[in-house]
This record gives sequence, structure tokens and C-alpha cells, in this order.
Amino acid sequence: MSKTRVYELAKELNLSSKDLISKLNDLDIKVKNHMSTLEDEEVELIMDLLRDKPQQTEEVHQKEEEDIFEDNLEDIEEERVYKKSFKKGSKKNKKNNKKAVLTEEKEEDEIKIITIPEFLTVKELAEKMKVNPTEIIKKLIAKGIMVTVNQQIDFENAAKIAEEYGFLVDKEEVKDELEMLLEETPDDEKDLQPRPPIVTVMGHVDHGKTSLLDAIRNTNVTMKEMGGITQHIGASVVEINDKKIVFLDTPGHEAFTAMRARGASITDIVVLVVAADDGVMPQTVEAINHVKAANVPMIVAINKIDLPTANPDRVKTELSELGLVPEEWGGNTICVPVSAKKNIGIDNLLEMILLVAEMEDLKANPNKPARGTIIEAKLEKGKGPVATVIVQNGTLQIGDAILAGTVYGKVRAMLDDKGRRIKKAGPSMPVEVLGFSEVPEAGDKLIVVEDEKKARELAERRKELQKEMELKRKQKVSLEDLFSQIQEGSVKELNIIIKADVQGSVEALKKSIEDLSNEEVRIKVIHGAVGAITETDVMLASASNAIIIGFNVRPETNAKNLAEKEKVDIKLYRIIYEAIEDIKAAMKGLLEPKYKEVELGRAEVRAVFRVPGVGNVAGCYVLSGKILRNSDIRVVRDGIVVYEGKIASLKRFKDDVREVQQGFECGIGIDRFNDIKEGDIIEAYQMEEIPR
Ligand SMILES: Nc1nc2c(ncn2[C@@H]2O[C@H](COP(=O)(O)OP(=O)(O)OP(=O)(O)O)[C@@H](O)[C@H]2O)c(=O)[nH]1
Repeated sequence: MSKTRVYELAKELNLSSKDLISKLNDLDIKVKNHMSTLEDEEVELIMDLLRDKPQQTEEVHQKEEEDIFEDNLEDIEEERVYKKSFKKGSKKNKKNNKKAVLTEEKEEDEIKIITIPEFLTVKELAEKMKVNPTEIIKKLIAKGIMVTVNQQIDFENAAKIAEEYGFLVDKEEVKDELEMLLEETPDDEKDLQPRPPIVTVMGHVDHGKTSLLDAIRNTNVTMKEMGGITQHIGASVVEINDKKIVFLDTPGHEAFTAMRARGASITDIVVLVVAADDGVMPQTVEAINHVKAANVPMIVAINKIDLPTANPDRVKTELSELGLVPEEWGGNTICVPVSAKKNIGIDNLLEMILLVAEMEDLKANPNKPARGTIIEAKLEKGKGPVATVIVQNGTLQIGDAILAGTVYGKVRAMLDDKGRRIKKAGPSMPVEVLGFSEVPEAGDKLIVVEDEKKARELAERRKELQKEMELKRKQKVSLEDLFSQIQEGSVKELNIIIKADVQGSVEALKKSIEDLSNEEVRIKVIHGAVGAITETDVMLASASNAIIIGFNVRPETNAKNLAEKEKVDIKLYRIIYEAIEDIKAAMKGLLEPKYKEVELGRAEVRAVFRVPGVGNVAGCYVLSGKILRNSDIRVVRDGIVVYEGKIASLKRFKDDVREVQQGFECGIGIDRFNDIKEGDIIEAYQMEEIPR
């Protein structure tokens, strides 16, 4: 018995295969695609039913046949290419130690996200999902959509297919001209040339960051030849073995993370200074955590080795305890002993920086218009707005039309770090640029555009957009919406910063919180330390999209304001169990806070009076908001909560009052708390029910 293929019958009936398939399906005759075969009875049945139906033109048929032919050919080709690329892909992935992509054996529970534009070809969709395009064509045909690999399908159909493969689908946003300009087109490998590394120095207070930077600048041969005149432009260039290294002049992880939070990650290598006589200190740990979060390579400079009390081995032991095992002990942390004061080991340190730079394979394309980042900017008398730019790719030249944030201009003059006028600045080079219309902001990206008119136009457009953007500003992850973000697939890793009153609590919280990781979300404590929540913590949270958990500590006022601005979620707890329960509940989507704390005001204790029969009364000045007689209060000493309770008495002079406003003095007696001290902050708050 001969078998008829769907497309043959379609031709016979002058129908498109798509129409025929849908009719067959209506008749409960299940066929998958145009290549499926039909039994004779089925052919007869359909012929009977469709005999009188309108005819399809010959051209449509011709086209369809051609498509099918082309389709089959391309399928074979695609299959070949696909197999090849898959083999290559998996090898490469293995090498890069990345998660294996796609495939027959892909993990079932892995969350896969795909971004699909308004229109894309079957081939593009197949590449995005790393599946065989033939499979997609089959699925589309089954839906009655006849396409070939190179034909476009719309977002809706592509999304349906992607969902069948278990992908979570995101729609690619249409980018406007500004965004397109900001997006850098990747360079061809052949156009890339090595560029100098950009280095930031970090470390604990007084461990010698500034001295080390000075020593580095002074050992520099070129500098000596030049007579050693440095001009402060925010970064300096040193040369060793004919190779350049760029040092950012503002040491410390605060500046580093603040830039990162603004999306300006310019540091290639970090030099962590640890004093050999003092060892690893709290800010050393903080710096390490900031660097780890940014995933930047780090070299340790063990400083002050000239001191008789220096103990480099102790530093190495302490570093090892933090997971930074020195190379000489079998690890991969480069440690260089130095003395900034006595000029020992500086050259060695510079050589190590070059070595790491080489391993990092830092490259850029000097032969194209520049892109860079503003690292400092100010208004200077006689010069107008000046800004230091670090060129990150391309070359900046005199006369270039530039755009940085909402500021535009034309490069009128450029000065290098030695104060010399220069005409062009290549990759990694810091230069002071004159010619901006206004003072740009540090952290702004600088791009070169075709002419000044365009730069001005774009700057103005950006100003308008800025207001909108301010509103739409990327909402960081918060505990309340964690669950929906997990479901959307936008959160796979939840970063947390822990600040607590004692180290024991930091450790306990860290352990219990990290244990909550499941297959959907990995919880990672990126930083944990003792003390109040600072602006730096908020910046780190902002840069790493983290939530801050404060245990028995409070945010500093500036940190609180910054958190609001940066949309960083700060959660404060007094009981470890509650913190853990909240995160657990948030991960399951069950977190429904019924009450919210509303701050009323803050008062500073300026004097403490002993009132016989009553106890201690705090003479206070209301710094902000107001203090209510019936408000809940907490006493905060150096950022740490020392007591929580109620007000026992609130007085203005001798009179009992119901409230005291900002800017007034008052006497506050605290219920069951006598240990009040000068300098304490009394925070007044109320619990408000949150409507569901
Ligand atoms: N003996 C000795 N003293 C050093 C060395 N390096 C720095 N110092 C001293 O250590 C002190 C602190 O050095 P700075 O360079 O100011 O340290 P810093 O890390 O920049 O300090 P902050 O900017 O306050 O964080 C100064 O008194 C320096 O003279 C060194 O190699 N040996």
C-alpha cells in the first residue's frame, strides 16, 4: 500500500500544507508536519470532504514546494553546523569551567532564561536556545506556522516555543539611540593591543597606602628624569621595564565600590596593603570582601618590613585563614614584602603587577574613538570645568566631541599626570580634559560622538530622560519581593551583607543564612563585620545587588539616606531566629510583614542628670523629627543598640509634654533603663500596621 505525504496531498488539493494539517487535525487525524505520511483511507476521506473547496493559486504552491526543498537542505546543513558547534561549545565550556549548556542531558531543574526580541529568525532562536533548528521548525509547523530557518517569527510564537523547552522568556527591550551609543561594539581580536593595568591600592587605616603610592611614584625612573613634578589629576602613570602601570590616587575600597556601584568598574588589579607589624585588621577584611565581590585579582603588599616588630609570616597565616593562601605556601595569592618608608621591594611589587596584568591579558583597541570613565571633576578658576578621564578603549584626541552623563563638550586641551599638554590619550591613560560644558560627575561614562551638535542633543535628551530614569531607577532586590524575583528568574544568587554587634553573631548568622541555599537560590554572604551599617556597606550592597542584615546594630544616618537613594534593602533584627525565618519565608514567598517600623525622630543625649527617686534622666536635643511621649525607643551607642523599650517621662523644663519637636531640648527618662550616657542617640519609633 502506498503512503502519501502531507505536502503531496496538499498539492493535489491545491491547499497549503499548513491549512491541510489544521483540517486533518480537525478530523482527528494526527499529523506532525508536512513530511508526515497518510493512509489511503485518510487521503480518501479528506479528498471527499475537500473536493468542492476553493483552490489555491499555483504560485503559492510553487513557493511552498521551494520552501520545503530549501528547508530540507538547510536542515541538513544546520544539523551539521549544530553538531559541530555543540562539540566545540562543550569543549570551550569545560575549559572555562562554566556551566554546561544545552543538550539532551541538560539538568531538569536548572533555571534557564532567554531574551527574545520583537522578531527573530528560527535560526537565531535555535542558537539562543542551543537546540536544533529542525526541531523548532517541526514545532512551528505543528502550530500551523510554515517557516524556514531564515524566516522571522514574532516574539509571541518564539516565546511559546522557548517555553516548551523550559525557558523563562524575557522580552528584549528596544534600545534608543542613546543606549545603542553606550553599548560598545566588541572589537575584533586582531585590532586589540595590550594596555597598561589600572591599579587601586587598599588596606587598613595607617597600614601605608598613601606612603606606598608615594614610594611607587618616586621610584619611577621617568619621574626622576622629569624632575618629579606630579600634578594631582586623580591617577598616576609609572613605568617599569618600559611598561606602564596606572595607579588610581584615591586609595581604599570605599572609592572603589562607589565607582562600581555607578557601573564604572575601572580597576584591573588591587594591591592590598597589610602592615607587617599589625597584621590583618577589620578594614583589611572589608577590603578583601569588596574585592572578592568585584572579582578583581589582588596582590598583597606586606608593608613596613623595616620595622623590628614586623612579622610577615603572621600576616600570611592570617591571610590564609581568610582563604588567601600565599603562593609560597602552595596557594595562589601573590604576597610581596615591601617597605614604603625605606623603599624596599617596590620594584618587585611593580613587576608582580605587570605579571598579573599579563595573565589577565588586558587589551584594548587604540584605533577607534575613545570610551572612558570620569574619575574626578571640578570647576577650576580660569580653566572652567575640568575632569580626569581614564580612557578605557580607543584613543581620545583634541577636538573630539564628547558626552559624559548629561554634560557635553569638545576636547579643547588635555594634560597628562605630569602636567604635560598632550594631543592624544590611548587605552588606560588618565588625562585631564578641558572643554566640558559643565562639570561632569565622577563615575560617568565618557563617549566620543560624531560632532558637538550631536553631543549637545544627546546630553539634552539625557537630561530629560534622567527624571524618568530617577523614578524607574533599578529597584534592587528586597526581601519582600524576593519570591517574585526568584520566580521571574531574575534572582539566582542572593547576596547578603551582615553587620552585627559581636563577631559571634556575624558567624552564627552567616552560617545559618548560607545554609538556606536551595536549588533555586544560592545565598551568599559577601561581607560580614562588627559595627554600625555604614555608607560603604550600602555602596557594596548597591554594587552587588545585596540585602543588608543588621543584627543589634543600626545604620548611620548617612547610610540610611544613601540606602533610600540607592534602593538598598536594610533589614534590622534583634533575634537571629527572626532574621532566618524572614529569609526562609521570603524565599517561599510567604513573607507578609504585618507591621512596619516608622521612625519618628532622633534625639542626642547631651547630659545625664540624676533625679533622686526617679533614676537617671537624659538631657536631650532633638536632632530630627519628633519624640512622642508614648513612642517606642531604642538607645543607640556607637551604632550599636544597647536598649529597647519605652519612654517613662518626657519633659520640657519642668512640664510633662506629649511631644517635642526637632531643634528643641527635652528631658527623657527611660523605662527600666538607667545606664544612659552622654552621646547616646535615642531613636523614637512607632509600629504601623501595613495594609495587605
Ligand atoms: N616604618 C615604616 N613606617 C611606614 C611604612 N609605610 C608607612 N609608614 C608609616 O605609617 C603611617 C601611616 O602611613 P600612611 O601612608 O599615611 O597610611 P595610610 O594607609 O595611607 O593611612 P590612611 O590614609 O589614614 O588610611 C605613617 O606614619 C607612615 O610614615 C613603612 O614601610 N615602614
